[in-house]
Amino acid sequence: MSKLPIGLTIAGNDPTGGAGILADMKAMHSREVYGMAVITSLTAQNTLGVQDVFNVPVDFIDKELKSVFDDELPHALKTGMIAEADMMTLVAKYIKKYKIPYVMDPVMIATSGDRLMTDQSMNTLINELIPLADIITPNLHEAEAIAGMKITSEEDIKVALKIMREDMGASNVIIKGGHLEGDAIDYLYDGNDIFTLSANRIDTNQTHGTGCTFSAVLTAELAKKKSVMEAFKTAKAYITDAIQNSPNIGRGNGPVNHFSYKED
Ligand SMILES: Nc1ncnc2c1ncn2[C@@H]1O[C@H](COP(=O)(O)OP(=O)(O)OP(=O)(O)O)[C@@H](O)[C@H]1O
Ligand SMILES: Cc1ncc(CO)c(N)n1
Repeated sequence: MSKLPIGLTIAGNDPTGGAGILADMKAMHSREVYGMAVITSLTAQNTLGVQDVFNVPVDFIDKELKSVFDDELPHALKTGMIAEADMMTLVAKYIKKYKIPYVMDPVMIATSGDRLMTDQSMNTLINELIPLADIITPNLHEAEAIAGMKITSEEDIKVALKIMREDMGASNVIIKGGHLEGDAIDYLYDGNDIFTLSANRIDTNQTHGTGCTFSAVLTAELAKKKSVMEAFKTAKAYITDAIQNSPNIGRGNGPVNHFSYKED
């Protein structure tokens, strides 16, 4: 029996460590959660963009998942980049079987604008993964693609939140306002209320992997048995601090800082 909370990420690798499983590991480690990672795709990527993608064959992802689950059950898991529909179906099978708190980050496009999920996978993401999720964390563009509507106002955000919970079956939905104008406001809908957390927008391009980091902190907090609301507050405080103190690595959209966040 593990003496530490364990978080599992099922996601892609960014060799420069700003996004994907490496960002997830850094965030979980910093939140004092033991991290495990099942890799779905290798990307050749840096702060300037994605140069290439190699998808791990589905039968090998199956072996990775089996190795993890046959040995020790994680206390919470997240998914990030899952490029193709058959990978999603496989992952859904494990989540259904083991019923572990699940955070789904619907990664579709990198900060650089490069595509990380095929268009044909959208129906599978909606039908097979979203209904299993305790929290889904779309950014504005992902929320538009999933809910099938344009989002230009707070009213639109509220409609999209409700579509993703009431119609699609996610238990909690967080729409991240990182790509809106003005303050960085995130919206959580838990079926009863809509809660918002706001931070001053930091004027920077050092936002590579912010979404991965945010959902990894949520996962770490759920692994520690924190409530969704507590996890939301911690993830927001962590990412704001991590962007503010970004280490200025690389020549493009640089990564965030996983050393600087200290709890009050
Ligand atoms: N410039 C900023 N200043 C303050 N907070 C920000 C900024 N950009 C993003 N955030 C916050 O970072 C978190 C991640 O949001 P974002 O919308 O950037 O996710 P994402 O687009 O999925 O990330 P990624 O770039 O990894 O794909 C949210 O809490 C958001 O409000
Ligand atoms: C591997 C990977 N996952 C997620 C993202 C989204 O930031 C990215 N750029 N790369």
